[in-house]
This record gives sequence, structure tokens and C-alpha cells, in this order.
Amino acid sequence: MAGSALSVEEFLKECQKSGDAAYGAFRLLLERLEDPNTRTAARIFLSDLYKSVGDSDQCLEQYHFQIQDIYLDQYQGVGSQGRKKLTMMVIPSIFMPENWSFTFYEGLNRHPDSIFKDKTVAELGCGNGWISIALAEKCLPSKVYGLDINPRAVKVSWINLYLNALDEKGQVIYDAEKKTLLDRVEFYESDLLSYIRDHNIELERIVGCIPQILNPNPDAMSKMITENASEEFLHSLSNYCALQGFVEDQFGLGLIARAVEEGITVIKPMGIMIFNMGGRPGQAVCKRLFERRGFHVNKLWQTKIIQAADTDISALVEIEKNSPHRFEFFMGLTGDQPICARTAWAYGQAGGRIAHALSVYSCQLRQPNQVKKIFEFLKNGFHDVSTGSINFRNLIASFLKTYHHIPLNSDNVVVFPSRAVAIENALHLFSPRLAIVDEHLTQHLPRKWLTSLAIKSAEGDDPSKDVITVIEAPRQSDLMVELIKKLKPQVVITGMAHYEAVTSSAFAHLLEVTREIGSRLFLDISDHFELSSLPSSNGVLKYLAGTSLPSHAAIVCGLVKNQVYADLEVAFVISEEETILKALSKTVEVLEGNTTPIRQHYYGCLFHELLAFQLANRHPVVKRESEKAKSDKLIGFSSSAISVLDYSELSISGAEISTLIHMDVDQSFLPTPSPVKAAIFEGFVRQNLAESEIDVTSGMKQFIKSNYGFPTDSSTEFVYADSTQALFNRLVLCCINEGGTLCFPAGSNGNYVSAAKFLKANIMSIPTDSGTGFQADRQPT
Ligand SMILES: C[S@@+](CC[C@H](N)C(=O)[O-])C[C@H]1O[C@@H](n2cnc3c(N)ncnc32)[C@H](O)[C@@H]1O
Ligand code: MET
Repeated sequence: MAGSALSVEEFLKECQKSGDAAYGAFRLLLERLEDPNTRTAARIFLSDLYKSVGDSDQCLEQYHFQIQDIYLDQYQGVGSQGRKKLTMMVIPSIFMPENWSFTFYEGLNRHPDSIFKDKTVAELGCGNGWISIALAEKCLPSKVYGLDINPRAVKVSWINLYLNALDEKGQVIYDAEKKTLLDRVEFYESDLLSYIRDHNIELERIVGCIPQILNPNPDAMSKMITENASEEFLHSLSNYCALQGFVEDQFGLGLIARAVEEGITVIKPMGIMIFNMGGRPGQAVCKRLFERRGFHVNKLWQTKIIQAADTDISALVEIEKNSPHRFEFFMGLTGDQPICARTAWAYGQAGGRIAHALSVYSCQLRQPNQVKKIFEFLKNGFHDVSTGSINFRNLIASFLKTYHHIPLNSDNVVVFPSRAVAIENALHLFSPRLAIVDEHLTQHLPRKWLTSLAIKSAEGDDPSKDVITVIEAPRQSDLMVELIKKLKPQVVITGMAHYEAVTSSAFAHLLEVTREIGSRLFLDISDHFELSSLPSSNGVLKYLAGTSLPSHAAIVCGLVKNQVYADLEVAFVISEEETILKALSKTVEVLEGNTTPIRQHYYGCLFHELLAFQLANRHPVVKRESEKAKSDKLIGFSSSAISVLDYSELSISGAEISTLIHMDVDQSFLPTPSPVKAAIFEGFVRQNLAESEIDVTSGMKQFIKSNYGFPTDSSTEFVYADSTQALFNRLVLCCINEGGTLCFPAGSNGNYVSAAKFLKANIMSIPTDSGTGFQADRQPT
């Protein structure tokens, strides 16, 4: 009966039956609006209908629909173009425009109209479509896609579009650009941005006001969403969402989080997203949702509204039960003392009016191209940058080659968990009688080394004692050089002041002096090493582009500048001397196991991203000979260290053929958990993480205390490490320092014995045998 028209009376009679019947009647009317042959008559019919029922609430109760005028001039500036009012219908199974909508529109209007002019816009959760239509009318975008998951909302939106695109006589209304609303607006059924994605549409603006409370009945959300679903269920889609698998679910903001993430993939780099956000989770949580996904946030508008009566906040009370988080409500619109969801719920149940903040946030990607790319990358192919030090070393070498023209390859690079570990391992390896270390780099060294007074010991001293003595020196090359000349240290470890790193001369001088004296030099360039697409020039790297690194020198670099979490550091050492590289690699393997894959992932992604910007250097790598130092003067590896390393069963060994299969050194076979990926992404995009957000120690202490009842007062010392191997060696060091004893089974723990020997612990073995169940009750031998 699509073609035939009902009279107003017949139509109302149909509507009166039920909400579903009213929807059915409007659906048929929509078919007549869509057909150009019946469009004019159908539009005139709507005018007659409106005249007959008026805009009273009674109509809603009696006929299950309502038609109302929405006045726009209160939101727009004086002299604004366009119509002053729109006429809109609603039905009970969709969202009825109320405070949330009006606040949202108010916020949208805080931007000048020009941000939507000629733009492709999507509105998420368009409801009855009024905001999409109002934006099109006022701002003349090239297209607005109004999207909603509720099929009835989409049909009603189309009706409203015809209602406003044509005048009372059914004639098309043209705007200042001789276009009609029908040219500018379209409505589709879509779960967030699925329609946009499926149709490869690129958006410039995304705006949305979508649910921010979990459905109190989670099973409800698994129902099929069709236009024939119950009215109650369809209406509940306006207020509630389901869990979405994002961290923000814990605040009810999972749907917004998904909308933002979907938005990143379909929005143009300079695009703008504008969201209406209830302030109940707290402003910081709301802002962070955007910031951690790479956006700058700007609050366009903020107000306080009464909690919608049709929305049950008990899901928020439930969240408070299981977490320390407290939501923010107020007692009435004027209250300014926040109360939690539980108190608000109780107050509301007893008839009190509870209110909450409502803000409109506008946000834009910072570094849009990078964020979009890294985002995709983390989402889809985190494994593309495989971990394992070979890949990571390759990335480092390629970066040095591409950005600094230093012809090195992965064999010139050794990866360490941190700069401190690199320095400490180097000192262990050489066990110098005297080392001079830049005062900025000594804080993690064993205190024993820094307090030893064995500086003047005669050359003939028993070298097997291997007492390492470290003298601290200021970071200024003339003072450092003076100390080197006077004290003649065997190892020098230093950074460089900024002004000295600009040109190569200070570095060249240090190389010269240490070579003359016969000191091994480890130069720390962490402060000058930039992981950016336009790294500023640096004297040391410039030098290395032209001249090979002499064999007595190595470069240490902790990746510390792009780090967001303090424990995300990773470091590397570069040398052009094969024996040093091999020995250093062995120290990492013995003492640290592998260097955590997460750090390699994090920096690997950064390197990978930066390399993707640049064309690879096509020139073949020049083989260069490192200049040999006068080796007679130069300190060699400590004999005890090297015997341990040679004895250990390592994957980095001289012999290529080995029957040993190492499972843990170069590969991580486990997938990265998604919270870790999310945290890593946040690491890329946020630049203002507070100290408290990155410090995991208090969380760990709390966990240990609450789960294991372990005392965590100030006298308890915690020892942290990335892997069991590293933890073992930290514990050995504690024992060495404090005279403690650590018992561990010798046979089944890989290189633990070697590690303890390398650290010069006193080792005794307690013989056991299988007959007595390996009981350790005999005297040490
Ligand atoms: C509060 S209403 C806003 C309606 C309209 N913008 C207004 O202000 O009147 C929220 C809308 O989001 C829709 N919605 C809920 N979940 C959605 C999803 N996953 N995708 C698209 N729309 C959704 C609901 O159907 C509802 O129409
Ligand atoms: N009435 C809902 C609430 O109070 C909001 C609807 S618009 C997202 O959360």
C-alpha cells in the first residue's frame, strides 16, 4: 500500500494502536517521501498531520510519535545565515532530544561554522537526525553522514530530512549555494563507523554523542538489533553500551574509545573529532581517553545537567565496588562537592536530584601521519617488527646508515637493557685497576668500586684480585682530559656536554688522548641521540660518518630521550672491533638473559617508522678497517671474566656449529598482550605522562602485599629485574655486598653458575645425590 495515501485520521488511528504500529505507519510514509512521484503529497501530509496534533506530549502518549520545532537561533550568533527553526519528529523507540543533545549542539557551535564548510562529516549516533540536519543547514558541509545503530532512528532521520528539505507545500528549499538538504545529508544504519569503513569514505570531521554507561543488564546487549526488536530494547541503545574490550570499559567509556580508534583509521590527517562526554568518570579520565590515542584535546563547552531519568547508573556503582575509582556526581545543579556513584544512586533512589558535568571535547591528532601509521601498525601487525636482537640491531644500524651516513651493520651493535648495564658490564669485562667515569654515569655502579682506594696499587699487584676502582670526573672534556693525563686510567667512560658535542673536535681530542695513554674509551651519546625524522647534527656521529671508530673506543647510547616509561629504556654499544663486540654480547647473555622484547618492540617501532620515511641508502656498505690502537698499552679482558664467558654455553660463541638450541635469546614467541600494545601506543603519542603514572613500584608492592601478605614497609628492599637471569645476578650482587648466601641448584639453571663467577661471588658447591632426593645436608666442598 506504499502508493496509497491514508487520511490524517486513518493515519492517527493506526498510530494509536501501539508504538510499533506508529513506526509502521511512518515507514510507509517514508516510502512515499522517497518516491519522487509521491514526495510532494507526502510532505504536505506531514504538515497536515503536524497541524492536527500540535507538539504536545499528549500526542506522544496517545499516538506514539511527536512532532516538535527545535529553535536554532539560541545557539547561533547574530546575523547567522539559515533557518531559525527545524521541525523534527520522534518516536519512543529512539532517543528524544534532551539536555545531552542541546549541550552537544551548543558545543559544536563553539567552533566557527567554517570548520564544517565544504567538509565531509559523520555524526555517530544521530538519533532522530536533528543535529546532522542542523549542521548541514547552518554550516554548508559537502556531506553529512548521520549514522545510528538503531534502524528505526535511521528511518526517522530520513523522514526528518524530507520534512525539512521541503517546505509545507512540498517544494524543495534551496540554500545559499543553491543546494538542498537532500544533497547534503544522508542517513545510514551503522555500528559506529562501519558504514564509512565499508564504503571507503574519508572523513574530515567526526562528531558524536553516544552512550557512556554499561547496560545494567549485560545480556540485553547481545540481542540482535533489528527494526522489529522491542521498543524498550531499541530505546536502551541510546543510553547504554556493552563492554568493548578497551581499558576505558572500566569507566563506561569503551564505546567512545572504540569510536575514536575507528575514527583514527578513517579520518584525514588534519581531521577534527568532537565528542559529547558526560563528566561522571572525571575530567582527567575523559581527556586521557583522547590523549593516549594521540590527540590534542580542547574543551569547547562545559555545563552541568541533571542525570537523565531514563538512565540507570547502577553499572557505575558496580564499577566502584570493584575498583578504587570514584565517579563524580553532584547533589543538584548547584552542588559543587562531588559525590560518588553509590551515594548518587542512593540519593536518587530517595528522590534527590543528581547532576553531573557534561563537556564537549574537540580533538585533533598530533603528528597525524605518524600516529595514524603507528596506530595501524600496532593494531594489525605488531609482529611485523619482530623482536630479537638481530632485527633490532639491524634497525639501529640502518638508522645510523640512513640518517647519519655511518656505514655500520648489525654486527657492530650490541644491545643492552640499559645504559647502566652496558657500563657495568664493560667494567666487569675489563676489570680495570682504575677507571674514570663521568659523574653522571656512576649512580648505578657498585659502591665498592666507587669507594675503593686501591688507586695507587703497584703494577706488580696480583691481577687476579681484580679490584675495580672508579674515579668520578666532571663532564667537561678539558677537565676530563686533564684527569686522564694525570691518572692514566685503563678505562674511561664519559658523556659530553652539549656545547662540546656540536662539532667533532672534542670527540677527536678525547680519542687522541685516550689512544696515547692506552685507555679504553666508552663515549656515551645518549643525550645527543635523537630519534626523530630530523635529528639534529651531532659531532660524534658526524665524525663516524667519515672515519672509523678506533679499536680502543666504543660508543654507548641509552635510548632515553623518546622513552615514556622509565623502565622502557634500552641501550646499545657500537664498536668496530669484533672481539670487543663478541665479548660484550656474551656478558649480556650471561648476566641478563635476553633484553626484554617489549623495549625492543617500542624502539623497534620507532626506528621502523623513521626508516619508512626515508629511502634506503643504496650505496653498498663500505668495509672499513678500524684503526688499531697501540695494543701493548691497552688493557685486555680480565682473564677471569673471559674464562667464564668462554666456558659458558652461549648462543653468541665463536663456533658457528653448535648442538645447543637457544630458545630465549633472540626471539619472543609469545604475542604481545593488548594492554601492553595500548600502553606502548600511548607511549608514542602522549608527551605529558606524570611520574606517578609511569612508576610501577607502588603497584607491585601493593599487589605483593594484598596477594601474599608480604610486608612492604620502608625497610623492605625490593629488587627488580626484567628476566630471571637478570634477577639472579642482582641477587648475587646483593649477597656480595651484604655478605649473604644464595642457594640455587647448579645443574638445571643454565648459566647461573657462570654468572655468579663472572660477578666474582664466592662459590661453593654442596654435593647432593638422587638417592637422598638431592637433599642439601652435607658440607660444602
Ligand atoms: C544520546 S543519543 C544521541 C542522539 C542525537 N545525536 C541527539 O543528540 O539527539 C545516542 C545515539 O547513539 C546511538 N548508538 C548507540 N550505540 C551506537 C553504535 N554502536 N553505533 C552507532 N550509534 C549508536 C543510539 O542509537 C542513539 O541514537
Ligand atoms: N542518558 C544517557 C546518560 O545519562 C546519555 C545519553 S546520550 C549518550 O548517560
